[in-house]
Amino acid sequence: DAKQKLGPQINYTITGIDAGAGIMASTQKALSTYHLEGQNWQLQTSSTAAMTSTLDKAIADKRPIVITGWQPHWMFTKYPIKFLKDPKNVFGQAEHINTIVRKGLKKDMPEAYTILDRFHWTPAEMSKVMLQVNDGVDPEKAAKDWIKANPKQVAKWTKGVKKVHGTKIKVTYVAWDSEIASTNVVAEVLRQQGYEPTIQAMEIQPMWASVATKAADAQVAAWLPKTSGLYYKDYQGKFEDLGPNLEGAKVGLAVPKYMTNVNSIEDLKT
Ligand SMILES: C[SH](C)CC(=O)O
Repeated sequence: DAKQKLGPQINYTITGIDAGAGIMASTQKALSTYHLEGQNWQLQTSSTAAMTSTLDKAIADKRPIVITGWQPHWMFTKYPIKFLKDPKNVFGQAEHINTIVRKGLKKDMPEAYTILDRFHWTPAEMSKVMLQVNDGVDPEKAAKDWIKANPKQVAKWTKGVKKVHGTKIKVTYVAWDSEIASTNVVAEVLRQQGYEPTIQAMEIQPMWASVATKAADAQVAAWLPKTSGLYYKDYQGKFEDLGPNLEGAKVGLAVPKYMTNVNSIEDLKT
């Protein structure tokens, strides 16, 4: 037929990221909710870096590809891609990213607690740091540069907060580009307040466990309500949720804009 079926062109494969990411669970759910499993659609796990380089190659050759996508992320600035409509609302509308701290942090480190509680920025501000890192700038330097360029924003987080002298603090994260940006910015602000921050990247489940067991003090990577929902429930009661540090995020399936006849997850079934 005129438009060759999409499935066979891409081996019925959706190019995903690290297995534990919430977006991967949501995509698995989408495969069954949209009855795509019947057509042996499958979700490939890899990593954010592998996914974006596979996307880069497909776009260079103007080949079809379906990826797990999310905003804020530089992929939407760098590549002409679009989210697929999700009429059955598997991925949810918008996501917010919350700051999660260990129980007792307020008592042990009131200054850090205040800064973490106030930490809040926009997708545009996060994307500035993400793009610098994507252009090869060291994440710590990209964070320093952003802080230097945004003193008013940072003052909102630190106003009236006493400096400390070398208190150690540990922030864990998953090496998604968004969290590399936010974790380095938070760590740098804490450093400028006199803390000695350690940041440690790991998979999503160990990150949630690290705060719940008090091995770490905080994480600013809780994509909610959907993508981290399962971990939030698993560790309920073993952390303190300080609310969103970013709003207006979004997760879903995305394709290059040149795939003009693929605009909804329903269209994958053609
Ligand atoms: C890949 S998104 C940054 C977060 C998530 O899917 O858990």
